Amino acid sequence: MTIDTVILDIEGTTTPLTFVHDVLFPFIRKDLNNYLNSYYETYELQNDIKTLYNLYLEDIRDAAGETVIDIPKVLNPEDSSNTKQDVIKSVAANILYQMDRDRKSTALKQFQGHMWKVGYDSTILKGVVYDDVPKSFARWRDANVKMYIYSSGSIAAQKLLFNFSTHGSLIPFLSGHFDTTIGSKLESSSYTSILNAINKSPDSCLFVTDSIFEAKAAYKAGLHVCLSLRPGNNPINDPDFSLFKNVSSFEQLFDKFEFK
Ligand SMILES: CSCCC(=O)C(=O)COP(=O)(O)O
Ligand SMILES: [Mg+2]
Repeated sequence: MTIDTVILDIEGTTTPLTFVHDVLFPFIRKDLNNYLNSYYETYELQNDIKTLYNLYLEDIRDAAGETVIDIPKVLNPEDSSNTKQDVIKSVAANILYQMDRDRKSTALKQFQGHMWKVGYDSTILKGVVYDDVPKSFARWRDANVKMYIYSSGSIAAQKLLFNFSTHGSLIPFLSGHFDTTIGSKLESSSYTSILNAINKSPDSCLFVTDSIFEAKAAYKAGLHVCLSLRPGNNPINDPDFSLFKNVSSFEQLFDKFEFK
């Protein structure tokens, strides 16, 4: 069956790993304390802190019984005995702990997206996409192929990256965005939920990702899958590597798959 829908990962697929690890993540680390202090009273940050606090409670519940629980404690922002500075200190330590492990928790990703907004709004940040991305978006649009994003980055963060991209706003090309609120990218049920949300059958959809684990999950859900082997991506050493087609540029997708 021909493909009429593409679902794209961001990091390592539309966007270099270096942009995420050398620009976006350092932006958070550098300005974290300042941001937490400046925006502490906002509804958005209070909500992010509550979400991080709830994740911390889940983490310690899941870790119960293990000898070492080294996850930095997030103080309850709703407990009036915790001062603003104590809560901020605890939140900063927890965020850095998660970032050190490149954890893809929804709570962390939601927070990062809100903080990056400040960087994009002030034009310090510009979303980097590979040169072949806007060209391929235009080809797919002209062929009536729908494009969606599925990334661990929050939907807000995805929209910022594509709206303020180095190639101008790419948002008009995109029919929708999915993040981990629909489920982990490692679970095949998440891909089924996306297909249900966009009312598509798996055999008409192509998922492109740099992660062999995500590739396997999407494949299990019945989607066509292609591995993105961008220069600088982490090497894939997995016995199932040969199950999948691979590309180093989106332009190669047009030779390897049949779009409608
Ligand atoms: C706008 S996404 C920023 C990058 C990020 O935080 C991330 O986790 C990307 O993960 P992906 O699923 O796109 O590989
Ligand atoms: Mg990726």
